[in-house]
Amino acid sequence: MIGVGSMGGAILAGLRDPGVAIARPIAVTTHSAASAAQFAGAADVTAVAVADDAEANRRAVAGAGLVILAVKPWLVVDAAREIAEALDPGAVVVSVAAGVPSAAIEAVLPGGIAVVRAMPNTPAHLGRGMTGIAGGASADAAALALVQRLFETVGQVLVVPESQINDVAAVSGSGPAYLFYYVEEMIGAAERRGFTPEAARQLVQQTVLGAAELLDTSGEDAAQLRRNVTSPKGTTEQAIFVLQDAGWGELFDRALAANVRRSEELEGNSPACRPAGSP
Ligand SMILES: NC(=O)C1=CN([C@@H]2O[C@H](COP(=O)(O)OP(=O)(O)OC[C@H]3O[C@@H](n4cnc5c(N)ncnc54)[C@H](O)[C@@H]3O)[C@@H](O)[C@H]2O)C=CC1
Ligand SMILES: O=C(O)[C@@H]1CCC=N1
Repeated sequence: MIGVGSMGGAILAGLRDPGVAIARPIAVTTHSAASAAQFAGAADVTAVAVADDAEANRRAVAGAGLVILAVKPWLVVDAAREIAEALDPGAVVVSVAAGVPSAAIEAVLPGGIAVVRAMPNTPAHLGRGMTGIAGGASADAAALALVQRLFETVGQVLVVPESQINDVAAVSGSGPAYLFYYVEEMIGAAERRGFTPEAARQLVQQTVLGAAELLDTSGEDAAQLRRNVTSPKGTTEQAIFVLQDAGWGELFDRALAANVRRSEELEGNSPACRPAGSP
């Protein structure tokens, strides 16, 4: 795994579960020595920082059947170019980057290397991830199946055409952030109704966790579970009316469209997409 930040770290945490049947140790690389140091002494992971060893990425992929590129989108093609000659001839390369087409990665790799795009999310950390995967032109069914098996070890997988991967990013890749934002805003609203921050947090978090568990285990869909809470002429109904009047459906359409637009901007690999100060 090249790059172990927020997303790579979540996938790695899921893969490190002893119940996951993969070859170990897992070779990972990081940018800084401090990031690599967190794995010092681990038996199941070998971590080397490119800051310490300029050859770290090339060394890490040598002999690997499966390589995950988990660096920022504007670094992915350079990372692929860097490891190109060190890859095993039959290697499968997975990119989790938003907005980087498989063709851009294939263009810098030797022929015969299969490229698969994956759009996971951070609950992979707990084995509860949702990942969309799409094979590039270079990926045959076996390569796609291998990547599917990989991400199934950290959650569920949906195979989509590459034309839909930006939409997967907008829905489930970024989705945890929308839910966390909802929690933040609900806590703020609860505080403004007079609860202490601690009480507001308890009320909101336990509600979200309990509701998610119901969604997972009750066998009922979200609309029915909502109806179960919403007594006709009761109190919930009044709040739902306010949310409907505010146009939640249309708001989500706009939010997802903005997310996809950003993926499309990243597809241009424009230097303008690189935040100031980032490598
Ligand atoms: N964070 C998320 O929820 C999701 C992120 N992604 C994708 O995952 C990728 C990584 O995103 P994050 O984990 O959020 O970013 P991040 O910045 O947390 O992690 C990237 C890591 O790559 C390391 N790195 C940078 N250059 C490197 C190099 N040359 N060699 C080895 N390691 C290097 C950095 O030190 C950093 O730890 C992005 O392409 C993003 O589009 C996809 C789905 C969800
Ligand atoms: O915000 C991002 O660019 C990444 C892609 C999907 C989730 N996080």
